[in-house]
Amino acid sequence: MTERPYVVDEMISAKAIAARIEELSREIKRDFSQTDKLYVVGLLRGSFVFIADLVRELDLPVEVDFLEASSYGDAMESSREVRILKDLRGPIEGRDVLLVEDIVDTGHTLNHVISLLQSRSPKRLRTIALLDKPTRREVDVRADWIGFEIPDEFVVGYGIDFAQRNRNLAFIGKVRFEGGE
Ligand SMILES: O=P(O)(O)OC[C@H]1O[C@H](OP(=O)(O)OP(=O)(O)O)[C@H](O)[C@@H]1O
Ligand code: HPA
Ligand SMILES: [Mg+2]
Repeated sequence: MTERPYVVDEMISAKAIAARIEELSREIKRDFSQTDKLYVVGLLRGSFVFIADLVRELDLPVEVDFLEASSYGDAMESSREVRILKDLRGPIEGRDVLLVEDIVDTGHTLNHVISLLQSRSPKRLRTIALLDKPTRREVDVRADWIGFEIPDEFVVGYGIDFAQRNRNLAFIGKVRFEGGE
């Protein structure tokens, strides 16, 4: 594949992300204050940075597990086919579960994973997404907690990739092709 050159323009700073995670963590702690243990599920790969920062702000007993789903591959468009590449290690029946997602775009990934987890009868399933692009939605799904609503821009950084690159940026940026679209 020939790569078109692009630049990344900062959209949300590392500082703004950290401040928002502190706020969201306070709400989550309040909501799950009665839990004996919160089973925190990160959706790989995109959520690996977000979940790492989030769990360190959640001063609750937590267990961390991961599920890997993929629908974009190296493209900028969803294939609309969500593949589960790695399942959870443990059962979630009767447990308090928090699903952690990096971004909700068309909604296919979150919708698919919520159905999968609900079919396993958790006591309570809540979802958090750092970013939400509501104008792109193709299926009716919404996370219980959202960090930032963003416009229809392809974003990278803070765990999120374009063709597997830029996951290691500390901020969220938008992709801009040099010489225009
Ligand atoms: O709402 P949607 O249109 O389904 O898009 C959101 C999903 O797409 C990305 O995952 P991707 O398939 O790129 O896998 P990755 O997390 O490994 O990058 C992102 O991390 C979300 O999981
Ligand atoms: O804006 C995005 N960037 C990277 N991956 C994505 N997957 C869905 N939306 C996006
Ligand atoms: Mg991706």
